Amino acid sequence: MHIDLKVLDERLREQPPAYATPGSAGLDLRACLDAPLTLAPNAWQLVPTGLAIHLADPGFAAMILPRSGLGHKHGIVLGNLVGLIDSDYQGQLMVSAWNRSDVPFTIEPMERIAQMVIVPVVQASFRVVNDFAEASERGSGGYGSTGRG
Ligand SMILES: O=c1ccn([C@H]2C[C@H](O)[C@@H](COP(=O)(O)OP(=O)(O)OP(=O)(O)O)O2)c(=O)[nH]1
Ligand SMILES: [Mg+2]
Repeated sequence: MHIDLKVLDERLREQPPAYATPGSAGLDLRACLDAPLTLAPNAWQLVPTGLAIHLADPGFAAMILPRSGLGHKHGIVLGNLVGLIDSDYQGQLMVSAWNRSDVPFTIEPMERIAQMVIVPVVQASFRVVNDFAEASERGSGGYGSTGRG
């Protein structure tokens, strides 16, 4: 699949977005900062990525996810937990970097801070009904109704 991409930060011309391995699902996003950014414990800040994409097709979206190493070892995750990029969004991709740890963390300029996955999307149309045609086995059971473990 081809996606139109604008490079908004010239530094990315030397480090264009690329899948790290042939099987990678995610494309790492870099922090296009002019200076190191220190996030205090529990602080979060919007970080520019220097990229804009236009998916154009409503059958696709992009999701921004934490990198597992940064998230697990350093507590650097996303202030919105997951970023969802609409197919009609044309602005700069932004990462809400949240330091959920109890020690400061410094993001270096051009460091890979998050990753983006392109995903298929179904835009449903809804038919309003008073009752569902069939009763399912689950019904309205949830929140652990099938037991724990
Ligand atoms: O981590 C993110 C999340 C969103 N976006 C951009 C792309 C997305 O298409 C747009 C709107 O995101 P969303 O719909 O999640 O936010 P909203 O609070 O509902 O804003 P809006 O009213 O503009 O839809 O913001 C990012 O760049 N990074
Ligand atoms: Mg929205």
